[in-house]
Amino acid sequence: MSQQVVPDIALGSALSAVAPVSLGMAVIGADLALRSANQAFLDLSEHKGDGSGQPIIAFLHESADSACARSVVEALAAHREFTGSVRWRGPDGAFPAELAVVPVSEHGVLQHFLAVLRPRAPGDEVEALLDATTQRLQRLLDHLPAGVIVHGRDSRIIAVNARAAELLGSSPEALLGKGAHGGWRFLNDDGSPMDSSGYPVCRTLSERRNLSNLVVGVVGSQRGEAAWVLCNTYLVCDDGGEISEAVVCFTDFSELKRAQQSLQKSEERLRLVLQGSTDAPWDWNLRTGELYYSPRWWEMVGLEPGELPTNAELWLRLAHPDDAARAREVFEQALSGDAHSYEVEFQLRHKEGHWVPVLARGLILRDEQGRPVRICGTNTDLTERKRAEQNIHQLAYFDYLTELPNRRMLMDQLHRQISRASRSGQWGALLFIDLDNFKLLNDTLGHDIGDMLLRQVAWRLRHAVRDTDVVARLGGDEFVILLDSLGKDRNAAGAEAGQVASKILAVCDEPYVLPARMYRSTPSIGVVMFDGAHPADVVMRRADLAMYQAKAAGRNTLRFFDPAMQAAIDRRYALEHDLREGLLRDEFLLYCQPQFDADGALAGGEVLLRWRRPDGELVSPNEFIELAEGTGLVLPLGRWVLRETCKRLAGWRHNPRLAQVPLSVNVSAQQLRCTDFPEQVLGAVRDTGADAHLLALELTESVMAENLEEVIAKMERLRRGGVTFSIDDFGTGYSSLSYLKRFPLETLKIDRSFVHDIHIDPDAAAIVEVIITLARKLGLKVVAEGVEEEAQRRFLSDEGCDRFQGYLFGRPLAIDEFERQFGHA
Ligand SMILES: Nc1nc2c(ncn2[C@@H]2O[C@H](COP(=O)(O)OP(=O)(O)OP(=O)(O)O)[C@@H](O)[C@H]2O)c(=O)[nH]1
Repeated sequence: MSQQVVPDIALGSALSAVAPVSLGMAVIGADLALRSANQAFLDLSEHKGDGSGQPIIAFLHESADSACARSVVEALAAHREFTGSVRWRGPDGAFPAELAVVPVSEHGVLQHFLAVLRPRAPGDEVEALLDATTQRLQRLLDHLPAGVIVHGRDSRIIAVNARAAELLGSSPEALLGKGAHGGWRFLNDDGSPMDSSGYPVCRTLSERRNLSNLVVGVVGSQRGEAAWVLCNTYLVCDDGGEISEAVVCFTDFSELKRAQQSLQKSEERLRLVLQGSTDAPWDWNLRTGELYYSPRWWEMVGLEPGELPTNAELWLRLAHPDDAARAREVFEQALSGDAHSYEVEFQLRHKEGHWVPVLARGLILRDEQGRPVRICGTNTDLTERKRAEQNIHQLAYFDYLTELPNRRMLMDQLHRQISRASRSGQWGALLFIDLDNFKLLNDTLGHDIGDMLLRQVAWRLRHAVRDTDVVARLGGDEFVILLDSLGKDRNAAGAEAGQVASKILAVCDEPYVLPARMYRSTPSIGVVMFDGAHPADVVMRRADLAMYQAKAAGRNTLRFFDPAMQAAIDRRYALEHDLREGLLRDEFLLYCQPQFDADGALAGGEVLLRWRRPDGELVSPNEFIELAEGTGLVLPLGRWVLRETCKRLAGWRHNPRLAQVPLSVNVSAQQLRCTDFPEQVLGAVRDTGADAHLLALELTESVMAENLEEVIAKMERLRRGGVTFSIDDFGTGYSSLSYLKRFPLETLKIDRSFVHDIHIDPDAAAIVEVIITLARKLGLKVVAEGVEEEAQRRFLSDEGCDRFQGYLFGRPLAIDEFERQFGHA
């Protein structure tokens, strides 16, 4: 909008030029003080000088006509026009005069008043001068930046300035005499056509009041596009108080209107965009600390706007503990650097307790020094996107039927495990599992039933292995299990893989529940070991080959790709099979090695196990105990040994030579782990009628590494039942002296390795001395095993060892033989 305020000086000189000597003219400021005046105005006034700065009221004769002076001031204070008679303070005293004061506004803002003063002394000369003045005033009005139209009381135009005519698309001459609706149209502020009764002049006349600051669109007769004006009206009344004229003043408002319209449009657009988007805007003024979270922001976390204190800490308070520190760091780094934007993903806690993943994007506004002054941005709810990503991931990497990882995921994992194996030197194994005759099930009972079986197989496989092992479905009836980190020993790793494969064969062999029937299905399994030497596809091909060998071998079996490993596994299986059979067929025998005291009297015996195979070969436990432990066969074997020993003790009760000879039995950590172990032992004692005090259980130091409280509780229970304990192979394993004190022990057995060198190695001798001293201090007896030479016996005897066991005194004997040898006179 053009800024065309007429400067005071210009006005002053204009007034001097246009006014006759006898017609006073002046510009009155918005503060109602005189700003400039012509000579006539000054001459007519009692004030000397230029009178500038004097309030208008100072020129009026108040005492004589105070009401008149008040109404002038009131009208002007209300920015209204005043015309009427006043008493004027002249140099020679008060005189009657006509005063017209017209407000001049710009964009609705009062700039100043124009005042015309005429002494009431009618005469031709004055009238002529007045006409001239009127013309000059008209010219002045024409140059005003505002449009002015004076309507008669019938709304016809009686005066119009050039600017008004221009806005109405006509000429002043053409407009004179026209009515209020002279060929133009007006629009309301909102752009809708204005009803003629709403035209400013019509309204001011009908409502009989002045109107201020109406925004009106003018569509003139010659122009199509509306010009926008800010319109003020005022009414002029005659002496009788009747409306004589209505003056409409207007200034151009088009540019402001255009700016207003475009602002409205962009606000509307922004509002629609935000309404349509799922983003939640926020705005933070860093200078004032004012923070705005949009309603959508609150909605995203399930809260009502303002339900929690609206401060900068709020989002951090709601952020997931795993994300808060990182999100804050991103935010603070962006602020402290010179970034103009940032984005960070984190989760916000919803009122209902779940987490909402959001992407926060912020725009940083900075001042000239680069300091951040404001940040505004949006939070985008990523829930749907994350769900979609999850779905895509699920579809891409998991089997839809069993929800197991699919071939792609398996290959990823296999690549990873192979490279891990090559770094760590640990073996891994891949088990390739294919169901036997699955096609038959599909063909006879249909695909849906086939799917059911596949799901059940998947469940069994998943639960048969550790959580860290990978179980995948390749497709059809093919599954793969990946076993990781099986150790650096190839044979041990192979044995473990073979055990897992055997377990898979066993769990798959259980009947399946299918609609209206039980169903049996078996798999064939190919096993290949990997150590990083071969790529994934080679490993897969080899496992597949091995699986076909398992099929060829009659199905429901496993085959290793590596023939040597297969042979080892076969041997192992054969031994396991024989062991089981051996137990059933009573192929195990008790042997017993005697122990003597320092005087050479029989003091006890250690029960040992032997296995006489069907071919007559006598096998020592060294060859089968590890397998027995690995397969759990150690438990039935251990129970058998205990029971047989107790039987023997009971049988010796009436033999005067053997009745007080205690027997010690080796017990494995696995046996001790059984919750009912004390009951097993005490049950065997009770059932056979043996004297529990003659039964000694030999534990190795490894039991100290077990759940100590539980072990001690079981030992105490047995101790109360009369059973005694000794620690076997003392000094070779995990010895904690403080633990030793807590065990209810009777005897320490010095390991044969120390005894062996006792007479030649001072270190071994020192160890044995310490063990014996220790035992003494703890009130324990000491048994030395592996005593083979007299020098060893002497040393031990000198140190105070209680009992001796070894070839020097006697080899292990079949227990019947032992009985014969020591039970008879
Ligand atoms: N129900 C079901 N069957 C499938 C699916 N995908 C593949 N199959 C079928 O699974 C069967 C796989 O059979 P094979 O492994 O080739 O043959 P088999 O009868 O198991 O015989 P052997 O493996 O030699 O013991 C085929 O009949 C396929 O059509 C599936 O998603 N659902």
